[in-house]
Amino acid sequence: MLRYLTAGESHGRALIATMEGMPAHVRVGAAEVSANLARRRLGVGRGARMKFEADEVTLLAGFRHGETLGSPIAIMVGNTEWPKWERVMAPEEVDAEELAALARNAPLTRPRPGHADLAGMQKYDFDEARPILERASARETAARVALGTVAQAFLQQALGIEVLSHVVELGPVRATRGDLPTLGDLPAIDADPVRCFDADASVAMQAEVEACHRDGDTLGGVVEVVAWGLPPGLGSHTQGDRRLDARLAGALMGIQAIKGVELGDGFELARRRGSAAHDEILPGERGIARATHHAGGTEGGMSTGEVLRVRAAMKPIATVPRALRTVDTATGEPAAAHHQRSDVCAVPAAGVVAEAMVALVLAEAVLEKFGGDSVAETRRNAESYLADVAARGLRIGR
Ligand SMILES: Cc1cc2nc3c(=O)[nH]c(=O)nc-3n(C[C@H](O)[C@H](O)[C@H](O)COP(=O)(O)O)c2cc1C
Ligand SMILES: C=C(O[C@@H]1CC(C(=O)O)=C[C@@H](OP(=O)(O)O)[C@H]1O)C(=O)O
Repeated sequence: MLRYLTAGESHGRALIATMEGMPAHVRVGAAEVSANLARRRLGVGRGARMKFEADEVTLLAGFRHGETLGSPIAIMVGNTEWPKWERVMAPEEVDAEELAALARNAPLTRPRPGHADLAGMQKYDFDEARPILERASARETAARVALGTVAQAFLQQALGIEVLSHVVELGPVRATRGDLPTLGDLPAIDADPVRCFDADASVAMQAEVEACHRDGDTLGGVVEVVAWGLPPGLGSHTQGDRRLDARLAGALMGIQAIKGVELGDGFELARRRGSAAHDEILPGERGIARATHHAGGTEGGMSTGEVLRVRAAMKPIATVPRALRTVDTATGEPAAAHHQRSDVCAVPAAGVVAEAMVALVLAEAVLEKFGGDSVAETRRNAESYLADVAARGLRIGR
């Protein structure tokens, strides 16, 4: 069983990510984790914080000589801005007078519509939003991307599975390019200012971010995660919570600001007739093939062996510079929601986080199906299963 947790506040000393159940001999190190974290900072529309702050990666446990040990993993992502926040976020008690004199510690009593501020103050018995937003913040996704890097390395080394993401919609602009990107396209996607695979759409998306910035507004969008090389049979039809599609949806919905998830053609399938919605099964030259790819790589809650395609919709950033109406909870009077510098659009970054979440779900499903305490054992078990599927005349192949 693969289990993981994160801890840490947005302006705290560090984020911590722990994971248990990752097999031994996954070749991955701090350099790969740092490189993936750098990808999470990409994209136009990110706030100033992404430029002046750095993610300091320390592999605390579970690694030796560039490989995982099979023991619990602990990764620390240090916050280089900590010295500025040391008093505001100090774990120990701080003198009330000192705190009151700190501008950074001004009570946040004008909760932002669309953020966790108000519901969190109600639920956790706080009179201001700082203790809530510190953990609600998507800074936490750095810890998940750190773990996702290990999961991605495992999937690639054990089964040759490759997981990548790109932005397919940003505000009203849609990418129309029909072909799916492969891992070879990832450098170009990451080099694009909005992480879009469609060059024409990218130009329009960038213009939309700039216009939004000028207008003091924020933007959302849709990211797509693509996974190549899945074997058939990950997940199961036998219980709702074992379905791979349900687990992917839950993991993606667990990302801050994600409000919709669709597998394959998703909502569009509901508007079609069955004859135009399903992927007909045909004899291919090397095995069983599909005429189309509407399902997105799962049927009956199991991977089909076709490419996995899952989309996540991100709402616009809640901290709108042209501040939205709220109530000052200290006075009960109408007010403008509090605003500090913030992202205008974080859809390109959300794609990198979505990639990590999909990799974690797939790694868990692979270990459930094939087991293995080492990468080689997982690989052997998967190869034996695939050989058996082929021997029964059920191999996937075009
Ligand atoms: C990568 C990423 C960056 C984000 N940056 C911001 C931001 O700068 N300002 C903001 O208000 N919300 C930002 N969000 C969204 C909030 O974290 C999110 O809306 C908030 O936690 C409330 O959760 P909910 O939107 O799921 O209800 C970001 C989300 C992601 C995934
Ligand atoms: C720090 C990150 O994103 C933050 C996510 C976030 C939010 O509300 O989600 C708000 C902003 O931070 P602040 O709390 O300083 O306004 C973003 O910069 C990060 O992604 O590393």
